[in-house]
Amino acid sequence: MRTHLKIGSRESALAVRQAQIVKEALEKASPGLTIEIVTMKTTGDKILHKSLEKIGGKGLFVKELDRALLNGDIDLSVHSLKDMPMEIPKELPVIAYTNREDPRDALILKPGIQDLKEGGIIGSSSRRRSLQAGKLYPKCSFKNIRGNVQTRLFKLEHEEYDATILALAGLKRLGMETCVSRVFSVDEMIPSAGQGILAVQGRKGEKIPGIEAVDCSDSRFAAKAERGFVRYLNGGCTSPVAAYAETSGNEIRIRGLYYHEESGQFEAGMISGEKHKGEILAERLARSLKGRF
Ligand SMILES: NCc1[nH]cc(CCC(=O)O)c1CC(=O)O
Repeated sequence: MRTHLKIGSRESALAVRQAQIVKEALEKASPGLTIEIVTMKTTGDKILHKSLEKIGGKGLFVKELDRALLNGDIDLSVHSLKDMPMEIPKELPVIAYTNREDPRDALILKPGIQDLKEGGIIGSSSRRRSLQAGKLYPKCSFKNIRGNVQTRLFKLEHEEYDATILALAGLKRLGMETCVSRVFSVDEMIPSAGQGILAVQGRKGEKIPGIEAVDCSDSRFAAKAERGFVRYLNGGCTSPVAAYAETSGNEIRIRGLYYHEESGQFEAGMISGEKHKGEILAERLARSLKGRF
């Protein structure tokens, strides 16, 4: 059995913190194992002036790490599940889905501002967020904001934004949740598929000591259902779909949002049933929401 492993991570503070969470859990579960974190700049992190949709989508955040994993430079990689593309290479399976951090989105106001006023500008590059927040703040407008969590908070303070929306999970992991003014319920703002879950990717057939301690079966059920919903709607890169699944005992409850490109409208809905049938249920929900147009 290996006694030293390398975990690959993107360079952002959040990515490194997430890799540390997995490192600590593995080292705790497997005494004698030492883990080193290796950071890498991905194409998605380098190109900040263009929208993700224009430069090729989520794959740009994992490509370099996938290559490092394939050629043995690293042994594992840790990603936010929501940033992972729909197609994951067969040789590099997700071997663990972590216990989910708070999946909700949160509003952060510009320092010094107490309230979002009429005409306020909300920084968000996610159409999933701007569509749903548009219903909550119909008198506000939305302006793109890109970059990692710290960059966005810097831009919020220094550029022409009154507020921004970020995942609570990331802020909590960074110990920054005190900047939050409002947490949206999962009904007000259905999260992005996978939000709050970390995916640990490894090489096919390779055993990682202690990995069972990192894996959470309810996160796995949720991941399958949420990604099943997105896959059915083919919303992988550019379409503002949202999906959130909650398990309780043997049940799963799935919320989903379907965006109709032609009309610019969206429909949200919910379905529940046995958690082993999550993917089928998710597909049924997707089909029924699509059928409303
Ligand atoms: N796209 C960046 C990203 N990817 C995952 C998270 C949050 C952490 C998570 O979902 O586990 C964030 C930041 C954000 O959306 O605010």
